[in-house]
Amino acid sequence: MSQKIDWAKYVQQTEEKLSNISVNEKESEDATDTYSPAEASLFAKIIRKGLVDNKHDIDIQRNDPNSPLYSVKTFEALNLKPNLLKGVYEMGFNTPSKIQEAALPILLADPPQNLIAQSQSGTGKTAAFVLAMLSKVDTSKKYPQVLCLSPTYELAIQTGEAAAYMAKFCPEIEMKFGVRGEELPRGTQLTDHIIIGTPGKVLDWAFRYRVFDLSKISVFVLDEADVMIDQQGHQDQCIRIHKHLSPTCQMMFFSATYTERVMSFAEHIVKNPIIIRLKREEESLDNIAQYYVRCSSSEEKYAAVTNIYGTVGVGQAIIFCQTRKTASWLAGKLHQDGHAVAVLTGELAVEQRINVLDRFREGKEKVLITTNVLSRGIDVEQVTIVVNFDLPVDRDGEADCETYLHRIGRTGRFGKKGIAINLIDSDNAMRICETIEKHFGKTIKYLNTKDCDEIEKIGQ
Ligand SMILES: Nc1ncnc2c1ncn2[C@@H]1O[C@H](COP(=O)(O)OP(=O)(O)OP(=O)(O)O)[C@@H](O)[C@H]1O
Repeated sequence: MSQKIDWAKYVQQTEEKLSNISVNEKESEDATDTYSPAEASLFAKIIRKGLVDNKHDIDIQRNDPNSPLYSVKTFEALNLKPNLLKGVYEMGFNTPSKIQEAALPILLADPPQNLIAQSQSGTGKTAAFVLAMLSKVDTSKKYPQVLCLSPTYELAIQTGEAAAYMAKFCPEIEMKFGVRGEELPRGTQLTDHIIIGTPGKVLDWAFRYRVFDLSKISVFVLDEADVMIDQQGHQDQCIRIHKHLSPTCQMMFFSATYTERVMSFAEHIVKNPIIIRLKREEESLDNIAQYYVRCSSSEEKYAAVTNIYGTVGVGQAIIFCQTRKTASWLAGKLHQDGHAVAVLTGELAVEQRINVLDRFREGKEKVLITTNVLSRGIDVEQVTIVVNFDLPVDRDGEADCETYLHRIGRTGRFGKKGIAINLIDSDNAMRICETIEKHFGKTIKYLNTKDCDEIEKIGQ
């Protein structure tokens, strides 16, 4: 039986805690690295050329009414501004996905409706809220009206780039990145309509530099909303921002995952929300085949990675490590063995981080090794395999099912086929794997990476 929580007390306690927090605190984009004990997890994405071109599969999924990509309506039916519609088509989007079709009429409704939405990884949530953000701007007013928060620097940049692309034919809409490195002189008053950023920088701008007025924000978007309001995530900062918003501000919360506790907290802080929610068994996508591999040591895990890499004919790979140390170790070894690898962890300077990601997107590096800092939201279309070098665990060392889902969701984007491989090096890791399997009700099959034929089969 679930325990009843006194949310009013909970919020009050959070607010009391907030009075002791300095806005000068460490930037939040590092939080995934800093807060999560599962920082030490490995996320490997290995790209196999043969699996990349899967438009056909997308069409099949779209014809299936049970697919989250299924859509019957058109973007025209959403009554978007003509120049925005042009931008949508320019992005190559012909029909809205299921979440776009369901969320956009709610988000664009007059009077504004608050929304808490859940939809699987890679199903087009970003375009849904970005379109709503762009539609809601009143360009005759020269101040920030829309605020969109992301948990990491990379994700804020990715969302901003998607917004800029979509607003290609709306030059009157001005946007500003509120992320580390974007310095503003004291006394600046922002005239941009939209701020897309991370909570730490936005707090700094709102309270320390006062470059914009939070009470004038009329649309507030939380991407990866669950981690943003979870105690182990960015809750302190987000609640502080949320507290200063006008009561009439429209709230848009999006994520692929919400635990029960986080969902009831979201319902508590969002007034009269419309909720779009998935059943547990719908959370993980069927287009991502999941496997586990038994290994007895790090060295054996490394051998498994190279066997997969060699056999599946990998074009590119990203590897997610539990710790920065493991990431460096793995990168060094792969590098020694002649693989083109890149590493992205929270300790890099932000310009380096974005540079690494850009190079990977362009296919300049074969392997990208990272920590949980890249587990959410990052959209690299070509990724077809995710390898969890270690399974994600929470602070208590128990299975972190949400992080698992986000990690494997870096593959199988928008209906493409994907493969997730979990490297298991202990009985405890096996237990965690079984917990994850049970949680989502999806089989994680055994894979023998010493058997080349077997590995070859998974890529077919
Ligand atoms: N209607 C559409 N038609 C075609 N492609 C689309 C459409 N909507 C989104 N996409 C593409 O699908 C991909 C995944 O979308 P997006 O990144 O928004 O997923 P998401 O649901 O936010 O995933 P995550 O939970 O991982 O953040 C992107 O490359 C995006 O350009």
